[in-house]
Amino acid sequence: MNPLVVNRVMKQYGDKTAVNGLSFEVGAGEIYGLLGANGAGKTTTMRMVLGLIMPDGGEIRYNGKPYGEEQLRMLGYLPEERGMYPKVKLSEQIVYLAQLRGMSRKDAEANLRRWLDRFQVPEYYDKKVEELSKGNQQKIQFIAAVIHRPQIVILDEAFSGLDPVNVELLKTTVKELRDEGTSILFSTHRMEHVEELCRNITIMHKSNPVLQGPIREIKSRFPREKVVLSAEAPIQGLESIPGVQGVTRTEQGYLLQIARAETAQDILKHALAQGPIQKFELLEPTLNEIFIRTVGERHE
Ligand SMILES: Nc1ncnc2c1ncn2[C@@H]1O[C@H](COP(=O)(O)OP(=O)(O)OP(=O)(O)O)[C@@H](O)[C@H]1O
Repeated sequence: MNPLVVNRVMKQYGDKTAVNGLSFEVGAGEIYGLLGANGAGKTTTMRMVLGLIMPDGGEIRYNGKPYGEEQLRMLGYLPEERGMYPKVKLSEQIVYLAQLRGMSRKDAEANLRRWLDRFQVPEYYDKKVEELSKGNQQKIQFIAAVIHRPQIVILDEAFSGLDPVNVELLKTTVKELRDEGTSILFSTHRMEHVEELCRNITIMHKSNPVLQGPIREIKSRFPREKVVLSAEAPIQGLESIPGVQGVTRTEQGYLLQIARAETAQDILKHALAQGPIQKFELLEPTLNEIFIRTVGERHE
């Protein structure tokens, strides 16, 4: 049984449907991507999983049980809108939050010190939140989400506002939580992070789940329409190969847009007839392209 099971949940606000029959499961040691354009219903879904709002239909199960006090303790949340008290010492806030989720004061303090060491900012323990930069406040809020060792963690735009070094640091931390068996529900508009971190995803659009499954399998459903080609000498006449829709010169060689995968073989033959090839690859679509295509088509 998976730690988090969302089964056909619905949520209405008046006559507006925010989430319409969404189902997915997050396994132990899995990072699950919840994606969608603005207003698709992601935040509403996360709020239902957190027990902040109740679904109007369907159910959510935590280790097979419905939401209750025990489940509150199992959950950790990094909201997109950060909300810590600027004038209060961050250790006071975080230790308090950890206690609300069932941790003893002593354990919470020790855990917080460990996390601050881990993030190489032990001196923050006694600082007020307003004394930290925005990015560092974000790291602290991340600690607040995981300090009580929740089994299910919900991360909403976890890396926004962070510099590249801190993005790597938090990414590594998220992967470690996964490897320790945490179930992570991960929502973002940054598709490259999803490609790197998530095995399974749901793309929502206007309250409906429109694409679901393992990223590998989703990608295989979309045609490969790009060829990367490089050779020692310039290749003539690529534009005139039937099926080639566009040719772009890049630093490394050529990027060709094709309509059908078979055209790739014709490109290869054409190029080889002119000399040795250094690189030839039929690219699979990126998740970004899949997202734009899926959501974009439905917009129209
Ligand atoms: N409290 C509310 N009252 C009325 N409508 C709401 C409420 N919360 C959300 N909605 C509506 O429900 C729909 C889904 O909103 P939601 O915030 O879940 O989307 P989202 O996918 O998180 O979007 P974003 O990427 O912009 O954060 C939207 O049409 C939104 O206007």
